[in-house]
Amino acid sequence: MNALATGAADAIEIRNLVKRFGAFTAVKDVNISVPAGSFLVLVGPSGCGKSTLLRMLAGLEGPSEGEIAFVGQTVSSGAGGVIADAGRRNAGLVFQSYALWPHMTVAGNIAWPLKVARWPREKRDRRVKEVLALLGIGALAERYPAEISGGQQQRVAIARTIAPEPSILLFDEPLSNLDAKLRIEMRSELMRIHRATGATSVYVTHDQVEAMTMATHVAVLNNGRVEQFGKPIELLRNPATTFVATFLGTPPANLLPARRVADMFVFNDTPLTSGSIAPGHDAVQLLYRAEDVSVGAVADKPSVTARFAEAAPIAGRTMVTAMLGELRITGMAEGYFSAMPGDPVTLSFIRTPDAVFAVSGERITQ
Ligand SMILES: Nc1ncnc2c1ncn2[C@@H]1O[C@H](COP(=O)(O)OP(=O)(O)OP(=O)(O)O)[C@@H](O)[C@H]1O
Repeated sequence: MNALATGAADAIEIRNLVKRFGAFTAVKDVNISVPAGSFLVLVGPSGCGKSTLLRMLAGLEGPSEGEIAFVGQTVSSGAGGVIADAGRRNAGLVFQSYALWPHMTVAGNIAWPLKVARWPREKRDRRVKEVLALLGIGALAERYPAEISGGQQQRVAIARTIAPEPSILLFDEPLSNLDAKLRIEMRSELMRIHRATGATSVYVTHDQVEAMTMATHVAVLNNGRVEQFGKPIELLRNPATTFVATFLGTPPANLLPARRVADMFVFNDTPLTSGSIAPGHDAVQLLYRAEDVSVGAVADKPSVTARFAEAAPIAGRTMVTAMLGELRITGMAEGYFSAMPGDPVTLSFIRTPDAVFAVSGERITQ
């Protein structure tokens, strides 16, 4: 249900947000609203403005234009600057570096923000025990940061952030210092913590897998702009631009440039699909997912011959990548498949692509 339907304000509303650093605009007219309890992931390549946006949500940076409201209260605006500062917006921030106090025990680190907020001792002790248990680090309570591992330090940092019960949690690539196995474990942990606390969360990452597994809402950022905002499955099924189509999903979708010849769209001299799919366009980009491209000739399906590059077995099938000039095309082979680099590979396509985009990158088909 949206805010209008319930009459309640969204937990986070970002309106026409702009951030300039001198002549450079890092965040360009961003509009996002999410209801309470959402897990919003901001995802995009390095330098797209994710951290700048998160820092504005945290109150560490003021916007140049636009507004941020938490539950209907404006906390920052271009006109007013940072109206509620970082300490007064009921938001907790978790960074990639843990920044624990080295001279305090784990329990002492977690208790610290509660002390600052003048929680009475008994209530404080109870809450520290609670979050130690929630993060599964009760046994480490009396250790010092130097005596625990990186993964454990990150848990302590998260425990310290959630201890004061913020209604909004902000995460800036919190798992990027952990090894691959620990990252996957911590992903599930963070989702469990999100459910347990109910805090509206905003999570910055450049890792699209992290985005797709954790998010209730995703904003894909590119060059300071939101390319697309929505539920992960909507973005995956109906990407609005070629950027979103190729940024999300594993493996990335194939985009084939095609031009109109008579009543067909032709790719690399192969007529792939009917020209009626994009009336009025002479050149398009056709999106085929890896599962829509079969390795080997298939009766009645158009095909091209490419050069084998690599193969990866996945769940009893093989994901095969081949090169056609500079273009990488990924398809699926039944069972196990291998070849020598450069060997010819036939790739067959379904008759109707998953989506059609203009040369500019905007989606044409619905
Ligand atoms: N204080 C600043 N002064 C000038 N430019 C800045 C400042 N902070 C960020 N930028 C620029 O704004 C752009 C966005 O930076 P930001 O850190 O938000 O990107 P990001 O998407 O978080 O990247 P990464 O994933 O690499 O951390 C970059 O081009 C960066 O150089």
